[in-house]
Amino acid sequence: MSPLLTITNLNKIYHRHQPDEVIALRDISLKITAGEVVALTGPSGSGKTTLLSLLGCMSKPTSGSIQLRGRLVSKLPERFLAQIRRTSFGFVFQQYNLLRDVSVLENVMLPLYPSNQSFRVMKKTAGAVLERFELQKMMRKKVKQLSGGEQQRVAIARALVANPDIIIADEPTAHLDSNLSEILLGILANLNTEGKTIIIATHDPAIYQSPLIQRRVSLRHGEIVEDKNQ
Ligand SMILES: Nc1ncnc2c1ncn2[C@@H]1O[C@H](COP(=O)(O)OP(=O)(O)OP(=O)(O)O)[C@@H](O)[C@H]1O
Repeated sequence: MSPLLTITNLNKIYHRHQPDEVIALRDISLKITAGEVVALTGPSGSGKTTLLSLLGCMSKPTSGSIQLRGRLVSKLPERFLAQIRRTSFGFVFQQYNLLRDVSVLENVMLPLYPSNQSFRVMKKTAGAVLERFELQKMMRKKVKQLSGGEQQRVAIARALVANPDIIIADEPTAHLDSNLSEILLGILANLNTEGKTIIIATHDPAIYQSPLIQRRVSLRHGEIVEDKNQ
């Protein structure tokens, strides 16, 4: 099967040629196939978030290439990248990145706005996703009124509302207790059964040792030190 995402000889340097230059990723090559569930692990500062942001077309490499479904995306201008992010990726961040003073429903509708659908259709789509995560009763509440676990579910609902093929999650269990982590793993497992590709950066053994994870890529100092199926 041809790879969904291919990165080749990727380097990422922050503050290049400045005294505080950081080489965050060194010569990374990786192929991810559609339907895979991959955990990116490694100590703090090893480059996990940087790699996720490159895989998710959120930033550009200093050198090297990124291909999505065979299309070279690493050199595309931002307006094309924004469209690719909207249509192909769902992002779940550690800090949720939700609008705290805005309702749950509006937060989840947000990724649909650029699609130019009518408000009624967007509301229906968002409502269906909220129902799936048992959040329909709180859809009028402001995000700041919810617990951490509820906010995490809203963040996942928002990541999925535009039906992306690829889910990118950065430390998704950082603020969850073990019970909620289990629920999250169940949600991710269901999504994978539907064919979604999932890439998760995590320190959490409950995630990277779970049967959901098919492959573990370990980073140290910006390099891949291990890449194994499990
Ligand atoms: N925007 C930035 N500007 C400068 N340096 C950065 C930036 N983002 C990350 N870095 C540096 O790049 C290196 C890799 O950081 P990254 O956040 O990718 O690691 P990580 O493995 O995700 O860490 P953590 O587990 O703590 O989130 C670190 O040395 C970090 O300080």
